[in-house]
Amino acid sequence: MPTWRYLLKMACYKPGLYALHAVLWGVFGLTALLAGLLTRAFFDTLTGHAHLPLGVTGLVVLMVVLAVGRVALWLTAGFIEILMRFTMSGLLRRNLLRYVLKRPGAQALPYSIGETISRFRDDAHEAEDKLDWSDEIVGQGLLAVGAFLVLLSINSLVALVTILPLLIVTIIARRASLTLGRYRDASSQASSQVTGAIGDILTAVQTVQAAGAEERAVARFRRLNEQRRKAMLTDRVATQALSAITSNAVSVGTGLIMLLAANSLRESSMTVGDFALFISYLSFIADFTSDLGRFLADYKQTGVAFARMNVLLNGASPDALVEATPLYLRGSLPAIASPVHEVSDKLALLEAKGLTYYHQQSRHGIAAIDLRLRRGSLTVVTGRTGSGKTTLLQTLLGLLPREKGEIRWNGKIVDDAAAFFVPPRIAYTAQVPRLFSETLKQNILLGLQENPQAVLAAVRGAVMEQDLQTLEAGLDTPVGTRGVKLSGGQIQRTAAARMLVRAAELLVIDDLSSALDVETERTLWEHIFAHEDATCLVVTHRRAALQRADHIIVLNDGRIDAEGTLDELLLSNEEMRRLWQDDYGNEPE
Ligand SMILES: Nc1ncnc2c1ncn2[C@@H]1O[C@H](COP(=O)(O)OP(=O)(O)OP(=O)(O)O)[C@@H](O)[C@H]1O
Repeated sequence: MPTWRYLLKMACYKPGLYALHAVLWGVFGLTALLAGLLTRAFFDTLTGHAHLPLGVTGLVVLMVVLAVGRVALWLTAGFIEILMRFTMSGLLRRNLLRYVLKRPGAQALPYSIGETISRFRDDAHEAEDKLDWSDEIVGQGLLAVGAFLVLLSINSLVALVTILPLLIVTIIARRASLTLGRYRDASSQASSQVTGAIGDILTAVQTVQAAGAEERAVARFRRLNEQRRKAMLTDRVATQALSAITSNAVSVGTGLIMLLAANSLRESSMTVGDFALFISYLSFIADFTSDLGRFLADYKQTGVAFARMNVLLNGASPDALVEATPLYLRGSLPAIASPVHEVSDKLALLEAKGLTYYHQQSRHGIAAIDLRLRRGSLTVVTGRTGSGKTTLLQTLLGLLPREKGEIRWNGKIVDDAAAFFVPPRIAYTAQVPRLFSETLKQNILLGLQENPQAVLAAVRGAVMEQDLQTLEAGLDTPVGTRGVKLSGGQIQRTAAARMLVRAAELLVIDDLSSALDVETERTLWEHIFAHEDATCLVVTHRRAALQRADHIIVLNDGRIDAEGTLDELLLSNEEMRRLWQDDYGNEPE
């Protein structure tokens, strides 16, 4: 989609605001032209070339009134401009966030976290900037043409000769715009790499320390900073050089006016007022030409910014970026509806046939997996590391986009698994749970309406009661960034409580065992299966769960190697026997 269409669609989001912005700045420009005419009248009255009824005093009063009016107009237009800028970049950022949240959750973002933030911040700002300029440049252009026509009517020769340097500069600026765009692109890339590196280093301080890689991390950071310094310097020098050429063109123009006007002044074909008007309008026209040059140079860059933001839309049409969406900038936000249990949500049977997904980078994954989960059953998925257990859960839940396969909930086909498999139908605990830097309770509720009894029941279910006593403020203890104040086991049990509080029809659990001791995990399973209706799909290698399982699926290299009960599999399947003996042999039965 061409850049102008993005800008047009942004303007159409709030056409009234955009039009008001255009009118206010247009009128502001017009007052600059009026000021020029008043200056001309002032000097002509002083030199006796004009005889206005207002007189010099009247003109001075008028100029003061105009100046005050301009200040008021500038403040009003500035306020509207800020409002419009926030609204327009807010629209882009909201749509970006919507699509980032819509993408299959287990698929990595196309940029690092730091770079993604830079797309949200810098690219949305770039687009906002260009929209702000788009109407101003048109208004400025119309007024500049008007100003030029006035100058032509006074003295066409002087007008044409003085405008010449500006035209030459405009052509140079147009030519330079491609090169400037390249420099700007390089400096923006270099900045986002630095932001990305800061994000990476800050989120992996422990890893960097443990690997003794501080020096190398700092050296890489220095290298990226040096690249950024060079790119920024080139960009700034080129931009400033162009701006110097443009502003000097005004001085050259003024010099030409002085040379040419001297004769006309002597011959009285030009008045001192005309001369003052020429000087005033010339800078007005020059401002327009230099702004136009910058606008054209930046326009290319804005296209690059839109293209980069598009990458975050995960294949959605480019229109999605500028789609009209409510922003709620004023007043309270709409209430978030709590999930409601519908009769159709009640699980009787969940079936999946032929589930297939291969990770893009490695081409590893799962193929042709069939599942049947009945109400009240425990299904365990097991297999050696890398056999595809996590990929299977994520593909079923729509966190990865399945390439083939069909899913049915109570016989009805599920098209959009990601939208369908949410509470109260399912609740999921990932292998590596994520906590936010909020209190323990907020991490468990994650936006759900508070129900103290349900929270306590979930905490008990997740075997966390004892832990609460050791935390300084119990459930109200802030857990720190990503839960750093909790142990690995506490983080996993918090995630389990988060799942349990949602009272979902189906619990999907990916390997809770890595940070839980055998006894704690055994108690956790007992709590979960105390509800006879509990339906669970669990990835685990723990005997406590395998022995309770109604059905076990053994995965090998992304395919089902065998399935059945533990006894059947121990008799018939070599892989199960190997896993049971080799991997689980150290645990108490
Ligand atoms: N994001 C990814 N990109 C590319 N390949 C991946 C990705 N995630 C997993 N894989 C590959 O897909 C295969 C299955 O991985 P998966 O995480 O599903 O295995 P798993 O059985 O859950 O392993 P574990 O028991 O170690 O958790 C592995 O070969 C793995 O290397």
